Amino acid sequence: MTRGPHTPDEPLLRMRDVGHRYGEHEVLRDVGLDLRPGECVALLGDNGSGKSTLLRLACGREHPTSGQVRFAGRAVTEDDPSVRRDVATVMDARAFYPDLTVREHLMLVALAHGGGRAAEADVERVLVEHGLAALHDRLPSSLSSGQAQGLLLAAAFVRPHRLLVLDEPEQRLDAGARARLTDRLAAHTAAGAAVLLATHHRPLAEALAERTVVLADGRPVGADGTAPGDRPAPGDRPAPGDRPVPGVRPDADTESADARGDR
Ligand SMILES: Nc1ncnc2c1ncn2[C@@H]1O[C@H](COP(=O)(O)OP(=O)(O)OP(=O)(O)O)[C@@H](O)[C@H]1O
Repeated sequence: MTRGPHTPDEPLLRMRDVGHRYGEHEVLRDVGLDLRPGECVALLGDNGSGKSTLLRLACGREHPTSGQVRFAGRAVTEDDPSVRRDVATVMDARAFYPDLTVREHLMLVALAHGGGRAAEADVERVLVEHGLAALHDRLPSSLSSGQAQGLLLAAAFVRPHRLLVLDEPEQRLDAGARARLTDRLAAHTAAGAAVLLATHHRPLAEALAERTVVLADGRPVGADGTAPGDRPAPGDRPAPGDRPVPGVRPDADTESADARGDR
């Protein structure tokens, strides 16, 4: 197991020569990806091209059969505490407690991730930001699929994080909810969070991502530098952390992983 200090020179997330197989089926090959605080990288590609697998490797849900994944200066390993502490995810699982309301779900997540006394205010904020205020006392069984997706997204935003990993976050959202999500993600990267997302919605990638990586049969093809559109040049964007946003952990680049320990 490789562990080392997270130097400012090393990206928050670093994937090198990553490959993955399910049995004989090679689903990822030769993937390299760097992600720094305040950056957004979007994965595009056809069904089955390997996007979700790459996201699972990035957040330690699975481990590559070759190559290396590092987060905050240390190799991502089984149940890595830094990954669990600092990476918020919205992936495929849709599990809710049937007897907890929307607000109670968000309080549970905020408190479990150390939200403390700020938890209540944080929950009120994400309820509004994710269009859930009017649904705060509803049970999951009464939510539409888009509203349930909104709750999963709100739960990722309400907990402290340095990296957001989102698998097709736009799914089931209407145009208004997609616009709110785009705004929230832009605010989060401006506040210093990193975002890695897989999407079939190219406008979302173009609105947010510094870089897009296109996967085809598990290989990066045609990865480009900058997403098209009217996005400001990097020099014109606020430096990460210039705009504090509740929930975004300040970048801890200057604090070594060893110094932080496993808290
Ligand atoms: N647990 C698994 N066991 C075996 N094969 C798997 C497993 N998970 C994914 N695969 C296979 O790996 C390949 C990549 O799947 P993955 O879900 O990463 O693609 P994707 O790009 O996210 O697709 P989509 O756009 O449909 O979500 C597919 O061929 C899929 O069938």
